Amino acid sequence: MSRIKTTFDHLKQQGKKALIPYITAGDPHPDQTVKLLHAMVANGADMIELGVPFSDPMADGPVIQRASERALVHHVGLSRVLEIVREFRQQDNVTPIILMGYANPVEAMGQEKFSDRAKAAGVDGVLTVDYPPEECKEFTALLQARGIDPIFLLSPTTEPARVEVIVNQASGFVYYVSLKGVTGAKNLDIEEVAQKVAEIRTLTDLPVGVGFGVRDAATATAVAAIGDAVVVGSRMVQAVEQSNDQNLVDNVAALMKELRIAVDAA
Ligand SMILES: O=P(O)(O)OC[C@@H](O)[C@@H](O)c1c[nH]c2ccccc12
Repeated sequence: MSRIKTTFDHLKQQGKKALIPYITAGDPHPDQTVKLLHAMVANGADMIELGVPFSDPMADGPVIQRASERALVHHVGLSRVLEIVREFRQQDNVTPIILMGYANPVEAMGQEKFSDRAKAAGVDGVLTVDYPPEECKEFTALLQARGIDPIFLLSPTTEPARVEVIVNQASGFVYYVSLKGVTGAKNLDIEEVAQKVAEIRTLTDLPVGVGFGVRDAATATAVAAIGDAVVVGSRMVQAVEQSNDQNLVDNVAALMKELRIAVDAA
């Protein structure tokens, strides 16, 4: 069974929702990423969404764009990210890692080679923002043949008919993007999220993760009451950005703890 499914099943038995922090691999420096991943797990992360730095991250707002820039200064590309996952796996064989990235680096490596290397490194899920689900059936098949879950985004404007097509291709969970626009946006409408997630649940039994715009404890609690998982990206990356070498791990750990309490309060 996949680590993602095992994790969701486990949480369900405990009556808990999943907390999924996002950070960009290699930010602020590639030598710090594995340490940050373990610190997030030790302080309440159930799974981790790990971003592959990219020069033109069009789905990302300024905070996560800057994270990519910081990582690219150190030439952190897809191969290095996979090495980071492999290193993380030496001490954690339980926590799912979802790679989040853009199609370009995957294409450059080749879909099949990427799928093999991701599997070997210990990747559990892959979210490729700019592959339209309808056009990446082969890639989806390559991933699933290796037990890696393809994660797809559903947005407020995804029509039910298309939701159905997408969820039938997905495994692990589906990711509901609670806002139009880029990562790091504000003012999420809880009522709208609840309504849309309820609609998605009529079309699939997969767990529904919710992300975009969760930047404080109160929002995390509200979103955890609706979805099966809460994704927090820009707020995590902001904590990285505002830290120095001395307090980086402590600051990220403290934020993680606060979000864990908020999610468990749902
Ligand atoms: O930053 P936010 O608003 O907390 O949203 C999560 C998000 O950052 C993370 O899931 C993510 C980072 N880059 C993405 C690109 C597309 C979809 C999702 C993402």
